[in-house]
Amino acid sequence: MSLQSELNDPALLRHHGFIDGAWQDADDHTTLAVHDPASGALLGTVPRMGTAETRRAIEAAQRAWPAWRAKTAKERAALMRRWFDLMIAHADDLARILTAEQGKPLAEAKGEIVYAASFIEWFAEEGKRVSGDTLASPSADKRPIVVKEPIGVCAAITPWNFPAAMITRKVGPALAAGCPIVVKPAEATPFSALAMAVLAERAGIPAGVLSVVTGDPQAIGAEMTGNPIVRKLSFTGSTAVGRLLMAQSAPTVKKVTLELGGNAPFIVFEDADLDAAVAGAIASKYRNSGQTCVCTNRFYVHEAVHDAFTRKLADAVRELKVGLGTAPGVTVGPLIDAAAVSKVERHVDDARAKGATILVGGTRHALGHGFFEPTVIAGATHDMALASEETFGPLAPVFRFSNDDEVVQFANATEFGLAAYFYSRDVGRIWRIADALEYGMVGINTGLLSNEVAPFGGIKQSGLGREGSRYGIDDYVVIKYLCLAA
Ligand SMILES: NC(=O)c1ccc[n+]([C@@H]2O[C@H](COP(=O)([O-])OP(=O)(O)OC[C@H]3O[C@@H](n4cnc5c(N)ncnc54)[C@H](O)[C@@H]3O)[C@@H](O)[C@H]2O)c1
Ligand SMILES: O=C[C@H](O)CS(=O)(=O)O
Repeated sequence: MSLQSELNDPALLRHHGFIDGAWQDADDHTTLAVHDPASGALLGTVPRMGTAETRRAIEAAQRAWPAWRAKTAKERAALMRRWFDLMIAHADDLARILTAEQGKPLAEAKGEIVYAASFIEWFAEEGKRVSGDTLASPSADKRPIVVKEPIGVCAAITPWNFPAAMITRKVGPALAAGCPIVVKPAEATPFSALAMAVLAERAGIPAGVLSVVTGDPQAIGAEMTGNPIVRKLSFTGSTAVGRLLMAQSAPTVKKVTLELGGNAPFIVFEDADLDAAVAGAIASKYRNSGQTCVCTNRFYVHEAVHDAFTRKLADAVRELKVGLGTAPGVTVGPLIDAAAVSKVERHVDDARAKGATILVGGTRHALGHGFFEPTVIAGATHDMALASEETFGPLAPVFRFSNDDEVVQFANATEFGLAAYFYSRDVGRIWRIADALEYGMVGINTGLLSNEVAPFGGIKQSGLGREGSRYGIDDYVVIKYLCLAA
């Protein structure tokens, strides 16, 4: 059965790019193949677009900008609300498309669609709250006034692990602030972006305000970062690519938001509720098969509770159900591609060679292709690759620690600073550790911290700026100071 035949609304599955309100092939009619990560089966193709198509999308955005910014925030919000309503109404189809191209279990995919839609709903309202100031003048003949204006044409480059939410977390604030935006989704997962564009078009978002360009990342990225019309670039992906895009944006002095890699510690103190900590560990480690930027990468467990926690964690991991994202009850789907599987395997083999003990899993799953067994290892040490590299897979390494100062030093010993987690029921310790951890986001007695109202982002080499929350629109406006002579 084809993917399109499974949809209630088959028109949501598009095999064309969306530029200036028109569904288009690449100029040279070349295409990129999109595969199901669970089986490797061909799902379909999208245009392999490049420089010329991207330039047309940017120029269309420039043409659409005056009318879009001239709408009131309330008028823009009404259109965004219609888009939100359509996303919710079509959530089952959007989730089915997302699972097909990304692999995550349908329940997680549906959750992502609702999460993605929440950014459209949230920023539709936040756009109405963009306001300036009138300042107390230092002189009687001057009246200082501050206004905020849309920054201009924006561009977004997004990853495959959240093919819907990482797009709306950028498109939402851009549109609400009065900015048009050109989006390049990941090659592996373009269909979710295109399906959302179908619904944006139906909602009445004007031509040129939102375009989706699929294809050659380097060519598209070079045009997005090099074209002076683009005033802001928002990127979510690896730190290596983020550095590159930041450098490419420098000659035209673009504002950049970078949501990059992570290396999250998860600390279990001796006073933790161990059952709660295990539940949080499962949520923060095995969501999306470990392929989220805020997934725990290192578990630090106090020596006094190490054996009890590790035993409980191993038991819980054995209960995880690996399989096709469309199969009932599946909680762990495939990794995105063969390279992802090989990286997890390399981390496990390296750890084993350096003395780790495999408690659960440790090998490719019998289902083959993109599947890897949910894995727990004990005896992790800091010379192992998994300690300094983001595994981005279903591998939970457990390290021991003996005191608070030691574990804070361990946790902070990374160039990344995105998310951290810890479990403790001592209120003094909670504040001391929360203050000491060098991360943009800290989960305290929880393994899940992402939502539309909270500022999502990291410090150090995990990125710049924040997405979501009332802070997330700041990077899409610029401040203008008016000095009015009285
Ligand atoms: N901080 C966050 O919010 C967040 C969210 C999701 C993923 N990530 C990070 O992303 C990484 C995994 O995602 P990924 O493999 O898609 O990352 P990636 O950096 O390989 O790709 C991300 C996007 O960048 C594009 N890209 C790659 N090279 C490019 C180039 N030279 N020019 C222009 N575009 C280019 C890709 O096509 C894709 O659309 C992990 O490190 C993860 O931590 C971070
Ligand atoms: O992988 C990155 C996403 O931001 C994950 S989350 O769903 O926002 O936590």
